[in-house]
Amino acid sequence: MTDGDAALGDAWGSILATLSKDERVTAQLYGFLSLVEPKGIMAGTFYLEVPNEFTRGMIEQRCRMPLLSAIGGLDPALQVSTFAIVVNPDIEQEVLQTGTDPAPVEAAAPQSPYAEAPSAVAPPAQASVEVTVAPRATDTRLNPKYSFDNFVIGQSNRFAHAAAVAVAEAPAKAYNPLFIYGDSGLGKTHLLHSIGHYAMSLYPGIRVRYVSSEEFTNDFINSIQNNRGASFQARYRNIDILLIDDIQFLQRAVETQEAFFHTFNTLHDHNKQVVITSDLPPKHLTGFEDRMRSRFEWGLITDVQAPDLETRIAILRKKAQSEKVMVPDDILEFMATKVSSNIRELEGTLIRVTAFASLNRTPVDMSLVQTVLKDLITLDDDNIIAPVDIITATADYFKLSVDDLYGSSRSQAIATARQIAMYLCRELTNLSLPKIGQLFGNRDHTTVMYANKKISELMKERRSIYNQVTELTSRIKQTRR
Ligand SMILES: Nc1ncnc2c1ncn2[C@@H]1O[C@H](COP(=O)(O)OP(=O)(O)OP(=O)(O)O)[C@@H](O)[C@H]1O
Repeated sequence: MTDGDAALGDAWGSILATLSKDERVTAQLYGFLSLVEPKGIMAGTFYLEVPNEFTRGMIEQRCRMPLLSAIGGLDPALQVSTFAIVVNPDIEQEVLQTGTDPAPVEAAAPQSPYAEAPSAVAPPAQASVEVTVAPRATDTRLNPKYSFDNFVIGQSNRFAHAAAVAVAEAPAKAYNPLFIYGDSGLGKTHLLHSIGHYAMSLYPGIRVRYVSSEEFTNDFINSIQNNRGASFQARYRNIDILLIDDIQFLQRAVETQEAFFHTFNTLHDHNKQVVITSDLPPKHLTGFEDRMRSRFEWGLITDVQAPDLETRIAILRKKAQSEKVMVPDDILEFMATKVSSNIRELEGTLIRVTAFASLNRTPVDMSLVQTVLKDLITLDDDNIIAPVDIITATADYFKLSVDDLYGSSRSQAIATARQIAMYLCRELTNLSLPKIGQLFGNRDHTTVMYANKKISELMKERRSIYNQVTELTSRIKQTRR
C-alpha cells in the first residue's frame, strides 16, 4: 500500500472529476461515490473504503464500468488497472461526527437514489425546523458538513436562515427565487447545502442539484464542445431544486448567462425552486443583463452579515463540540474577539488551536491560544493575500518550483506541498473551491476539498505538518509587511 495520501487524493479527485462528466453516472450514483475514501494502491488495485454494504453493492453493480474506465485514464505511472471495495463502518462514524445527526445504516442507505421524484411537491404534514437533515447527501454535490442542525442563528443571519428553512419546507411555494447575498465566508454556501439536505429529508426522492457558478460554466462549455447540449439541459432542468452558488462569477459570461437564463425560466415556469447566492445584491451586480437581474428580484432577497461577538462564540462552541474538543468559554470568547469578520477564518483558528493541543497532548488554555494566534494572519480589507504569494512562498519553502505545484507530479513530497498550498489558499483567501482548483492546473474542486480535509487532519497527527503550515503562514505574513 503506498502511503502517499496526497497523491492518492489527487488520483481519486481526478477519478471523481471524470465520473462527474460520465453520462452513465447519475447524480444519485455519484452520491454513493462521494462516500468513498481512497485507501491505497497495491499491485495494480485501487483500494476503496465505503461505510456500508449497501454503498458497496451500488458502486459495484452500477458504477463498475465507468469506474474502470476512469481508472484507465489515470497517470500510467500509478500502474493501476482495477479496484476493490472494502466496507469500513468507521467511515460512517466520521461522516456523522461532522455534524449530521446519527441515522441508522438502513436509513442511511438512501431511498432517494431510487425513488422517483414526486410529480408535484406537496408540503409535509408537519414540517418543522427540528426535523433532522437527510441521513447523508444522496447527491454528491451536497456537503454533509453543512446542515441547518449545525448552523448557528444570530442577528446577522436570522432572516436568511428563516427564508432558507421556508424554501426547503415548501419548495417553489414560499419564495422563488430566494436570493442570498453577503461577503465571503458568512455562511451562504452552508445555507444552500442545508436547504438541499432538509428538503431531501422532507421529500424523499426530490431532485436537488447544488452547483457553483464556475462548475455551471465549465459544464456548459464542455457540453458545447462535446455536442452534449441535451444532456446539459436534462441535468439542470429535470430537477426540483437548483441551488446555485456565487452567481457573480457569471458576470460578463454572456453565453453562460444565456444558458442560465433559459434554465432559470424553465425551472421557474415549471414551479421548481431556484436558490441563488452572490456577493452583492441584484441591483449592484454589474455585467448581468437587466432581464436576468430583474428575475433575481422576483422572489425574496436577503443578506447575511458579519456575525456579532455572541454568534461568533456560539459558532466556535458548536464547532469545538463537533470536533469533540474541550475549550473553556473564556478562551472561545478571546478567540472570537481576535477574529471578527470572516467565519472561515474563525474556523481556521480553531483548527490550528486544536491541532496544537492534540500534538502536545495539552488542554486548550490561554497561553496555548496566544501562541497559536501570534502566527496567524488576520484578514481585513487592507490585508488581502494573493494566492500567488501563497504558491510562491510554498514552492520556496519546500524548495520546489511553482510549476511543480501547478503541475501533475504525484511524488509524495510535491503532492503534500501542493495540498498545503491549497489548504492555505482556502484558509487565507476568499477564493472558492473551484477557483482554487483552477489555479492548481485546472483541478476539480473535490481535489481541493480533499486537500483541505487532509491537511486539517494531518496537522493534528503530525508535528512536521503542523510546523510546516505554521512556518509558512508566518513567512507569508512577513512578505506582506
Ligand atoms: N451561522 C453559522 N453557523 C455555523 N457555521 C457557519 C455559520 N456561518 C458560516 N459558517 C461556517 O463558516 C464557513 C464559511 O461559510 P460559507 O462557505 O458558507 O461562506 P460563504 O458565505 O458561502 O463564502 P463564499 O462567498 O466565500 O463562498 C463554513 O465552514 C461554514 O460552515
